[in-house]
Amino acid sequence: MKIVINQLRTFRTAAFNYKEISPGKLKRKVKGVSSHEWLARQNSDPYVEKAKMLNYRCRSAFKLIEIDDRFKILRPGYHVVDCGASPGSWTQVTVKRVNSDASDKSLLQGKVISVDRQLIYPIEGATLIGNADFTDPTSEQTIIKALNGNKCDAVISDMAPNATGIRDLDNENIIKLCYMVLKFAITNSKVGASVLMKLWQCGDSKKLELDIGKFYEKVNVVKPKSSRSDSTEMFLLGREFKGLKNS
Ligand SMILES: C[S@@+](CC[C@H](N)C(=O)[O-])C[C@H]1O[C@@H](n2cnc3c(N)ncnc32)[C@H](O)[C@@H]1O
Repeated sequence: MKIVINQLRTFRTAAFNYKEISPGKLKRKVKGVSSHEWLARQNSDPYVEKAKMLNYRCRSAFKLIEIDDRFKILRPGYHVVDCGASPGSWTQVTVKRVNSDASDKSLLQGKVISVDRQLIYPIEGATLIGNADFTDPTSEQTIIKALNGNKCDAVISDMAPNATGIRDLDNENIIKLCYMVLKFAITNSKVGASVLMKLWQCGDSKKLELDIGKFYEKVNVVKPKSSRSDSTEMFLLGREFKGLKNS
């Protein structure tokens, strides 16, 4: 128990000290991807086309679909918190998977609570908390209120801080977000639950993986096919939450 309290204390320090470091404070200029390159890549990307055809708000949907097809973290009846949900494709996928059949209310219905610091346009079947920064303690209270006394079966995060183009800085910012997600998940999940978070491969990703392993029986590093191969994006998935008493 003492170990758990110390671990939580560390998370709290990392989490509450969270401040995205502003690129404006740094003198170094960084070259980004040009809008031309971005457009060319979008136009030749089969997942962009497929997302349009299936009415997903963006191609990210396929990353969650691939991960869930493999690990089954979303099931009918589940309570799921989706962090960094805008524009909403993960929420669209999750709503479908936690509700056995939306037209038959007698069947198992889950609950999806989606948070983003941007606006999220309505998605039927989801509780949307837009214009809410996940790192703000009041957002956590709003999510807990929306959970209505229930604990989560899965906490999923595709959150990414605004990229500065300075790799070390971006990595530091996303790792801090991941620790906030982990802290939220371990304090608000049922035993047996999962946590999924996006990050960019960096020096600290191994430490985060080991920290997730202190609370979850199984940890996987996942790189879905739909995640661009030229990106360092990866996902850490913790399954079978041990519960705080057993960590
Ligand atoms: C890659 S997008 C998510 C895409 C989403 N999963 C989907 O499928 O539509 C990352 C999102 O994280 C959000 N985000 C980043 N930092 C955040 C924070 N501190 N609190 C809430 N949302 C945040 C951004 O506003 C952005 O909408």
